[in-house]
Amino acid sequence: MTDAPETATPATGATRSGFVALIGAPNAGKSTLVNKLVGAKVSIVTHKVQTTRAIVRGIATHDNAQIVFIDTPGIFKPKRRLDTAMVTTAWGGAKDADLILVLIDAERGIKGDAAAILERLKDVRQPKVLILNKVDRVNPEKLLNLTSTANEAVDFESTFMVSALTGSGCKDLLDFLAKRLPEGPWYYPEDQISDLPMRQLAAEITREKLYLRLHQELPYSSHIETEKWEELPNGSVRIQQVIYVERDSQKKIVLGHKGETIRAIGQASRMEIAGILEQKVHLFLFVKVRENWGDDPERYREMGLDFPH
Ligand SMILES: Nc1nc2c(ncn2[C@@H]2O[C@H](COP(=O)(O)OP(=O)(O)OP(=O)(O)O)[C@@H](O)[C@H]2O)c(=O)[nH]1
Repeated sequence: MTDAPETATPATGATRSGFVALIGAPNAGKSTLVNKLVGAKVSIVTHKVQTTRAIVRGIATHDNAQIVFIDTPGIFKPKRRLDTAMVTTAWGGAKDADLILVLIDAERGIKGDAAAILERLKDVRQPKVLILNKVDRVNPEKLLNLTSTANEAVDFESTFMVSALTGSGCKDLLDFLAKRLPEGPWYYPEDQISDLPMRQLAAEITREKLYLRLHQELPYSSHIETEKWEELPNGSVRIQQVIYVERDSQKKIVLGHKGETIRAIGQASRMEIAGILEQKVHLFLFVKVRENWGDDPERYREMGLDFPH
């Protein structure tokens, strides 16, 4: 399934390393793929689009290579200021990479945002690899058609067909990347899987639970910050987070009847954070109204985005 170029096998002991960016339309499966390749949950995944706001790195060590994944926000046509910041960040992430993986949702095919991405990639000079994802949902004939359409549009050096969900094709992709990256020292210690600070990852996890729970009711007008992180003498950790919403009506939705909704969100988030930390977690969630946070430069900095003027 691959047509990997000939790469010199490194001498015994030589290490390889590099940055690999994932670019794709919202919901193409970028976060799912990074998590699968890294073997742990480093980037939050939901069925809703535009889940990934800032760049999250996952680090995989495979053979003698360290592969640093740059997971970007989905690329789409920006409508609001936050959209513009996310899309700019995504393309910025691609420019810093040694190699770009272009993810296409094979079930959706090449249209809309995916077609626009291929068009824009023509001007990007980094080597590009096509990844057709969600092959568990598509017949082989459609995959071949997509492969040829995409390769006519952009000069891809290889094509992989994977299912980020089942893991099918992922080992081939890792093998390829491990050989493809340049020789060089590793960037991170061997056991590190992400450079996302734990406070931020914990906020992302709560955001995921909020989205999963509230579906359409609270589109993208919420933002979560971890305000306090206190290691307690008994080995547990006390975490305080604030969910910022734009309107009082949204605050009521997040709280739910007698606080039921926020309790459920808190419980799901606490369990997941505790699983990652392997530590007992006390999670305290607060909801605050902060009008127009979407226009506040400070919020963008916290999310690792540049503020678009
Ligand atoms: N059937 C199937 N579903 C998948 C596969 N990969 C991802 N998904 C699903 O597709 C949805 C979107 O996945 P994400 O990983 O959040 O997509 P993303 O590209 O990171 O999305 P954004 O953060 O919005 O840019 C989730 O419901 C995943 O479970 C796959 O290989 N097969």
